[in-house]
Amino acid sequence: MILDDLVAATRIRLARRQQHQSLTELKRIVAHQPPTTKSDFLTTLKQPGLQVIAEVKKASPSKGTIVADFPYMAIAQAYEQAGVDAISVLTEPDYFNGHLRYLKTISQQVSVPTLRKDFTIDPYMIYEAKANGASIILLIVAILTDQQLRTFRQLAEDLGMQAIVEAYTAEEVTRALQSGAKIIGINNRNLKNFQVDFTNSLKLRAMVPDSIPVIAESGIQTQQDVEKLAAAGFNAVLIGETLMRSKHKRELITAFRGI
Ligand SMILES: O=P(O)(O)OC[C@@H](O)[C@@H](O)c1c[nH]c2ccccc12
Repeated sequence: MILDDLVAATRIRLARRQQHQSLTELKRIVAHQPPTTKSDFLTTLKQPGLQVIAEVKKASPSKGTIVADFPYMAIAQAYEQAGVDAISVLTEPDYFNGHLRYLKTISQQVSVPTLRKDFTIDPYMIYEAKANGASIILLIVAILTDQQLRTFRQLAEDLGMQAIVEAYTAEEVTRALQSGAKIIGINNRNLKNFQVDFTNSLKLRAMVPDSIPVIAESGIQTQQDVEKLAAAGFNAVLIGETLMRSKHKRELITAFRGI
C-alpha cells in the first residue's frame, strides 16, 4: 500500500535529518526566529466567501511528473498576485519531488501564509515546518493515532502555527473532530490507492459543525466543481494539479475567487 511506503520513506529520511541536526538545535533556531508577519490563517478561513489555497507541486505518485518546468518561486508569486489566501508547498521529495528549500524560499518571499504539505509523523517535522517559514502544517488522520493528532496540533499552535487535520472517510472526520481540530480538510483522493472521487467531500461536509472551517482538497478542476463546493458550504478549496498545469493561473484563480 502506497501510504505505508510513503510513511516508511518519511521515517527513514527523518532519521537521517535528525543525525545532521538535533531536535535541540532545531528548537534553538525556532526560538530565535522573529515573530511572523503573516496574516492569521484561521481568521482568513472564517471570512465570508470561498478562500483559495493554491499548491506548488512538481509531481505526484498518481500522476508522475505534473510539470517538466518548475520555476517554483515564479509560480508562488503568480499565485500570490492572483490573490490566493494561502500557498501549499509539497516538501516530500521521494514521491512528490518536493523539498524543504521550496517551502523556505517561498515563505520568505510571499506575504500569504504557507502550508508545509508533507506526511507529518513526528514533532521534529513540526519544528522543521516552523524553522522553514510555514504557518500551517498538515496532519493526516489515516497515519496518526488519536493522541498524536491532539499533541501534534497542540504543538503547532504553541509554535504559532495552525494544523489542517485531513480526513478521507466518515470515521476519520469523527476522529478529527474528537481530537479538537480547529480546521478540517476533506480529501477527495484516497491516499491508499490515489483514486479521486470528487463527491467525497460533498458527502462528508455536513459532519463538520459550522464553527469549524472546512477545506475541500484534491481533484478540483472546473468552475462548476468550485461552485458545487461553495454551495455545499466549504470555507476553502485546495487546488494543486489544475493550477500547476494551467497557463492562465491568474485568470483561473480570479474566476474561482469570484465564486
Ligand atoms: O493536485 P490536486 O488534485 O488538486 O490535490 C491537491 C492536494 O489536495 C493534494 O496534493 C494532497 C491532499 N492531501 C495530501 C497529502 C499529502 C500530499 C498531497 C496531498
